[in-house]
Amino acid sequence: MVLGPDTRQSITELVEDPVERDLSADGLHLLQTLQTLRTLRSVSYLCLFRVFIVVPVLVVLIVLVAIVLGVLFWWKRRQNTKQDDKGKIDEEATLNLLGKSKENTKNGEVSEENTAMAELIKDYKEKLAEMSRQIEILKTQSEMDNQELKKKVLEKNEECKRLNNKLQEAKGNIRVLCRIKLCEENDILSTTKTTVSIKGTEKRYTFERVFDKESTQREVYEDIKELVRSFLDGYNLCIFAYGQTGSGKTYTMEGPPDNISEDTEGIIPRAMKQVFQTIKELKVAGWTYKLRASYIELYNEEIRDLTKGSNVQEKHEIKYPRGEQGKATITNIKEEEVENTDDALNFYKQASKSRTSGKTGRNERSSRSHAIFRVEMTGRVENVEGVKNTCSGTLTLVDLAGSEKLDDAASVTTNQETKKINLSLMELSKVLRALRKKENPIYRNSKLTFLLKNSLGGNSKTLMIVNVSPTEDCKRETERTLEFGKEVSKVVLENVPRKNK
Ligand SMILES: Nc1ncnc2c1ncn2[C@@H]1O[C@H](COP(=O)(O)OP(=O)(O)OP(=O)(O)O)[C@@H](O)[C@H]1O
Repeated sequence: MVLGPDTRQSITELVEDPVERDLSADGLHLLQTLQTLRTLRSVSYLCLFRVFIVVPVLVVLIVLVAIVLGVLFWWKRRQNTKQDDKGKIDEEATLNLLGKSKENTKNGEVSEENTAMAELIKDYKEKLAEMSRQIEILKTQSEMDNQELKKKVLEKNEECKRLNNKLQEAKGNIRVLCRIKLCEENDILSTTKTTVSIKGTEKRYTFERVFDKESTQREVYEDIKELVRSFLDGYNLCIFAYGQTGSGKTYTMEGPPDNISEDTEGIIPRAMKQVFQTIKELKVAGWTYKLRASYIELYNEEIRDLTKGSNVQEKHEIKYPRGEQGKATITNIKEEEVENTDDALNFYKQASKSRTSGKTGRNERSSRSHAIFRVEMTGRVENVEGVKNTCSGTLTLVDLAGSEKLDDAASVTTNQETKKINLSLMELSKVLRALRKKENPIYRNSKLTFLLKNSLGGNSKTLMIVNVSPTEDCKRETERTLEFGKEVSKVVLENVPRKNK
């Protein structure tokens, strides 16, 4: 009960005896004190509630909001940095392609050639996006509009082809990229987007693009997908992986030995997906393509058809229709028509099994053989006015043998077999050196160079990925591989690649 001052006064006035009055006044005073204490207690409960419950909850909420905002800010910055990096990589790659270093461009000014290349890339990408948009429209349009749209898509496609091929020609017909293997051990290499240096030495190697050890399969493929597109435009393409045993050639070309996923698959599955996706798109515009695949192995200077298993002993010869001109054919080779990505990859996987069934084990065997996966293409189209057009091309994807014994010691070894195995790589380097010096290379000295003749010179576009390992124990081979890559990247052919008719 709460007693007001008036109530207290009226109560004391009612008591007549002074002693009792004093006592009741004291009692009332005590009651008042009790009341004050009660009020204080509830106030302190309220304060405690605020200090121990409300304040911590508020603090936690503020911290959570700050974390969320921080994460959002970091993610946004990361996206921006990625875009900036991509821009920088493109710029650096462009400069490298043009044989220039950043330092050479005065005060950071971009030369006219660089601007032209950047515009070419931009133009091509815009046209490609426009073509894809029209294909999407075409897929949903009624028959009435089809002819008109089909014509537009065909025109855009021709424009894209022209621009893409101009772009690829500007990049050069022999391009070299470098990839560092993912390793946790001691790292002897330091890299930028376009250079590799060996730590503790002055040695620095420049390539069109360097993929550091953190690089993903997707990133590597992004850099070559436009080149793959020109295969359907009627060009011969050859992509090969070079490097010592265990440096990641098979990983780059095919993917890891087990559990290949969309993220880890290498160049071969990605190229097949891209080729058949593009075929599907161009079908809407009237193009039809026929593709035939083959898969062989060059082991000990002998050709083996991987589709026939490792026990079949058949003789295979490389033939050229007109002297040494035209498309190389191999006798007794099974070529299978492939109609979609699954067909092509099943064919590839099935044949790969023969490669891995060697009695010496996969690495030992694969390090001593070159695996060559070839896809031959013929395409035809009839435009709305009934005008026909055809094209043909070859896509050659090569996982080369390990390069670690490519030296003089190998040529004097008593092991005849090893000598033969290394011969092809030696000849490959000779051919590339001759091309660099603008001399006439001799292709016939090894089956590898003879078979790849059309992909190394003249009417072709070649991309080599030099694979290196960053560990101390591989230093010597890594250095040699980088030297080899440097030599090759200097190869400039006078012949501009021509489209096959
Ligand atoms: N970038 C990478 N990321 C993850 N694993 C890798 C990478 N590069 C190589 N590896 C792994 O390292 C091992 C050796 O690589 P790989 O078989 O590709 O070498 P190689 O150069 O083809 O050797 P060989 O000449 O003997 O065939 C494999 O287990 C492969 O999965």
